[in-house]
Amino acid sequence: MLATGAVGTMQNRSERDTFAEMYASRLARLWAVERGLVFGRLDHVDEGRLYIGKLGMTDDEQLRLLIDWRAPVAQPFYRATPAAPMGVTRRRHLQTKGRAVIGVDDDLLDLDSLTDDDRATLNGEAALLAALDERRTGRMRDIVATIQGEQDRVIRSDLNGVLVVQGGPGTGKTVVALHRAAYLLYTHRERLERRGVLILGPNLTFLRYIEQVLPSLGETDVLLSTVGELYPGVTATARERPEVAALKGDARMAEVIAKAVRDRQRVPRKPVELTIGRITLTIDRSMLDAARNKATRSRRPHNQARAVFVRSLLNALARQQARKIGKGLIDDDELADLREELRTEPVVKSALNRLWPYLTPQRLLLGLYGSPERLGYAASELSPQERALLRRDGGEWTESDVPLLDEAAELLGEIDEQVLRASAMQAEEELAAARQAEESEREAELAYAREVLELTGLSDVMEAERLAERQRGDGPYLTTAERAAADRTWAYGHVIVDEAQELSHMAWRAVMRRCPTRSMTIVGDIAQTGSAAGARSWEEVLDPYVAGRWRQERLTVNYRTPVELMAVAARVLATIDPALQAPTSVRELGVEPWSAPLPALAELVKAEVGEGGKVAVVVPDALLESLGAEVAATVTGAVVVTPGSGRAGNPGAGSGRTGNPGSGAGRAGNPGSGAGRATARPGTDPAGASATGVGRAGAAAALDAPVAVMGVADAKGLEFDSVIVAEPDLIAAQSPRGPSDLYVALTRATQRLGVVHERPLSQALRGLPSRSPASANDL
Ligand SMILES: Nc1ncnc2c1ncn2[C@@H]1O[C@H](COP(=O)(O)OP(=O)(O)OP(=O)(O)O)[C@@H](O)[C@H]1O
Repeated sequence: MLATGAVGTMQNRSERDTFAEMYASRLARLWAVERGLVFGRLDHVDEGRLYIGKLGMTDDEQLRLLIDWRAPVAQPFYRATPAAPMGVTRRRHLQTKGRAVIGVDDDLLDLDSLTDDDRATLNGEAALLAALDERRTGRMRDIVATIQGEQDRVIRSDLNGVLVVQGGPGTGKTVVALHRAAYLLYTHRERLERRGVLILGPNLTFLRYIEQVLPSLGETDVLLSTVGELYPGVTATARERPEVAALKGDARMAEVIAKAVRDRQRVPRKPVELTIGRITLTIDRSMLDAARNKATRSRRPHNQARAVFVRSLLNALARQQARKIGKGLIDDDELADLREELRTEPVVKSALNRLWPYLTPQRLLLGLYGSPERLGYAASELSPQERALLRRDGGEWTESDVPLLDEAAELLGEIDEQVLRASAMQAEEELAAARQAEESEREAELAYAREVLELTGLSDVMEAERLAERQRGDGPYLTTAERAAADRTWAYGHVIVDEAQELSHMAWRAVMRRCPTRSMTIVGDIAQTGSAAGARSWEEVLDPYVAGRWRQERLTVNYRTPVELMAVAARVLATIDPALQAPTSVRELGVEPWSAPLPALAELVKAEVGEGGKVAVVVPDALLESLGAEVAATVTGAVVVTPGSGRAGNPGAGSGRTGNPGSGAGRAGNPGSGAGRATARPGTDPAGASATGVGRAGAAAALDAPVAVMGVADAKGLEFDSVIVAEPDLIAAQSPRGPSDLYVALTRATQRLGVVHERPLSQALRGLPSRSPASANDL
């Protein structure tokens, strides 16, 4: 199709594009499910055999070969138990490598037909345990073959309403949330394909870690983002102190922003005099009050209400002018003429701009941070110390600025570029005319596209709107996710928030705005809250929006951390709150966590790399640079993750750029096919990344490296074969939620855990067997 090139009539070309798009996305789906395509078999009492796989497939005669794991008939594969066999006699797990079956593992569910021999050899968990023991690759994998009953309930839970999934570390919250996205897209394709699904994660490294799960499930139209990327056109790159971030996330900031907008609509104390030619007009308080009240009563956002304000004020000025030139009463036409003349007068224009300026969210916020007077008015409810925390002159945006920009954008409304550019007199008219022209052009294109689709018989595989959009030729073909990413006001069909405990009040407001239907999955663990602005309970988070109308599921089994490691983490959890329950680990490996002196760190890391698998060194923020440099200088390939942005650099090699900027271009998926489409924000494209390596390419370096050194915030949600935690007590002391941070750090390993320290260890960690680099290989 592509080799044909852009030849022929418009119709030929659009047919070619449509077919090419259809084949490319089919091919991408097939590539993505190649690994582990078939993984299960169900033997039914009366329906015979069904094979379960990542996709549904039929042969040329339309005979069913493979059932999609999300189809209702596949449900017994995850839910059937000997007590409730759901008509199934046997469930078989198939393990494959490439296209060869390398293992078979049976559950016999019809207990009555079991012989004693069968009972002795029954091992239904073998497939799960084999999956859990696999070495980590630095990327999350799908778990369709081994989804457990409690997880299946979450995955298939109803689309509507807010579902909270609370579970300890390693209980599969993230992986389950991603499978839920795939399930929902499969089951409610119509609704979700149009509106899209948004998945929010805690940082770019995490997004990079999970982005392959959905394409490997055959789903390609989901937007992955962090809160810091939610506002199109703004990249949050700067860091700020935790107390500043906490304040910016505080619910009181909503009123601060609202007052900051009102501040820009304030009536000056003294009348404003305007000299035009030989006459002087006066804008007095009553005229201003009347114009402002009219604008406020219009209930439009600031930038749109400006038109009401301006018109009212110009009318009053026109009447005053008529009086001054001795015209007395004037009719409507004369009034309109005078008004439009006044509108173009430079003194009038500049007065209007001072009295009710057009404002962008960026200008409003920087104006607020930059002026003690403005802060004094807008943040009068905050203490002087708090106001001082907000003071700043210019500078880069931080992650906690993003929800504030979003809040401001909501109150200000959009300013059309054209309005700003066009002359004040013609702006509105020009805009209206342009809109009309655009609309009729669009309609013509749409009609043409419908015709083409009908002629080619493709109307069921491609929407006319999409085709019309492509034909307009004003940019590349955009998927739902890509269009949503560029549009701040996009309303998603479903929103999934992972590590949701970290979101501030203001971030929740921005998220809720993007999901007016409140069809959401909120995934997290209150015990892991690290951010000072984060959640203390799900009630506190959700009651302002959906009081009494949200449901909760709990995940209780830890599939990541072995029993021996979890015992240590559980002691730390008890220091946070003795009432909190650690999840139960399913694996026991017989490898005890160890402790060692801090100066041995680099040698121990080397020893761990020798053991194989991915190694992470989790360090207190204050020691990131020094310990990172130390490890990078000793261990080849070690990468240090710079907080906040998912940036990764290699100080040892003197280069900040370690990713592969050419890969993926913001689209995740099978690199072989190049057509996967779990979309990343345009701003974070590796291709668009700056020379410092910001973005997912940088984040990828941390995941692909044999060793990554990072703070807790960047380790959130990730896992590694081996983890070394440096100065655990400093991590616990680094913020008010420090003990939760330590709990997170201790629960990242799937196999081995060690702590290195110079400071004395707290009670919870005391007594770990000590290890020296020399004895590394003996352990
Ligand atoms: N049913 C399953 N089959 C195979 N692997 C599973 C299953 N459930 C979870 N896992 C694995 O357990 C690990 C932990 O899962 P995940 O990261 O989703 O946990 P989490 O609850 O989000 O953890 P945290 O809160 O610590 O971020 C992952 O490697 C995941 O693939």
